Amino acid sequence: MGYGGGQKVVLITGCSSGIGLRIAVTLAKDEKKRYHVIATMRDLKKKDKLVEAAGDAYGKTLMLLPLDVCSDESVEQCINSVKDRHIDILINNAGVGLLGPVESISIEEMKRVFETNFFGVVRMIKEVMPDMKKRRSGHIVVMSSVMGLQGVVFNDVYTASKFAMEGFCESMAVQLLKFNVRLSMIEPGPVHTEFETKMMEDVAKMEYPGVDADTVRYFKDVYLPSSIDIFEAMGQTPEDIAKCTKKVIESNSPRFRNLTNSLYTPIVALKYADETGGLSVNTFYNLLFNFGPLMHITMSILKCLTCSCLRRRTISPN
Ligand SMILES: NC(=O)C1=CN([C@@H]2O[C@H](COP(=O)(O)OP(=O)(O)OC[C@H]3O[C@@H](n4cnc5c(N)ncnc54)[C@H](OP(=O)(O)O)[C@@H]3O)[C@@H](O)[C@H]2O)C=CC1
Ligand SMILES: CC1=C(/C=C/C(C)=C/C=C/C(C)=C/C=O)C(C)(C)CCC1
Repeated sequence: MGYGGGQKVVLITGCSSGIGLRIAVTLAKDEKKRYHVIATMRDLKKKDKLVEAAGDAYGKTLMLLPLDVCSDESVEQCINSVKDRHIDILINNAGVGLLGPVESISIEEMKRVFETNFFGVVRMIKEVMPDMKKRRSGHIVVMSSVMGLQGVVFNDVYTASKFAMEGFCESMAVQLLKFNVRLSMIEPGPVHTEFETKMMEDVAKMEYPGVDADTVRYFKDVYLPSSIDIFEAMGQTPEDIAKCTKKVIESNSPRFRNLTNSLYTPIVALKYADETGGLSVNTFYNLLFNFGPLMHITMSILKCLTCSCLRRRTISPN
């Protein structure tokens, strides 16, 4: 372990807001002071919210470093400035969303999402993993999403970036286990953070060049209201996700996959219930286009479907 008092060194990406901020604060305020948290963000001018939330822990169990996961140089500099480059737990949280009809999204915008959500994680793991392998110890945690497991209409590119990351991690986990390095993915459903706000702001500015009128209508009048309903009915808080993440890193045998929201379990289960994929495609089609206006009721049915057996398969915050 890298710091005094047997503390574990935890480095977290994307701590200026949302889930990253809350994980940093939760770990820094651990009652037993088991963690030395290195909270990173690409622009330290955004540190105030984190510093305020950390309170007394700031400067004691929590310190700040600049880190842009899209820059090789920034990642290398950041890790080099950690004492002995020693990181026990790496939490890859930084990520960006992208919503809307594919026709209106440029390839450049799509690459930006992959650069952050996929290559950002790969860049971090490449920098930190060799030391963990040498030490035969370490835990890499990745903030994936339910959209890393199941595609969602009009989230095509974001979903693809999380699928890419899941594929990468699923492959890496096997090799890492041989070196006693653990890898875990956290797979939240909707969470109330700036992620949601930023996406809604982007949507408000959207002009839909090259998109036909029907698609624009399905996106604006069918998908968006349903998505807002789903955020309302299923949305978790960043605190929920931070508690789940703490449980995962404190487990003696940390799980590889960690869905955080039991309400989402039946949605993911559809995929495995029918290998042809027809069940999930048709169910999502019906949910959106036939029952969209009845989404409130649909959400209640989904709640009933989430039996206690399925609920046990998620990691609960409590
Ligand atoms: N909210 C949700 O519904 C869900 C979110 N997730 C995932 O959770 C993670 C955190 O998102 P959430 O807290 O909700 O959203 P926020 O938008 O609140 O936080 C995202 C964080 O990532 C940072 N970030 C973005 N690009 C970079 C970069 N290049 N380098 C370093 N940091 C960067 C942002 O920093 P800055 O302020 O500088 O932009 C911000 O701190 C993401 O990976 C997201 O995909 C998963 C499931 C659901
Ligand atoms: C509209 C719609 C859906 C939307 C799901 C949403 C909006 C999920 C959001 C998840 C997020 C924000 C993850 C971030 O990583 C379902 C449930 C698939 C059912 C079919 C109709």
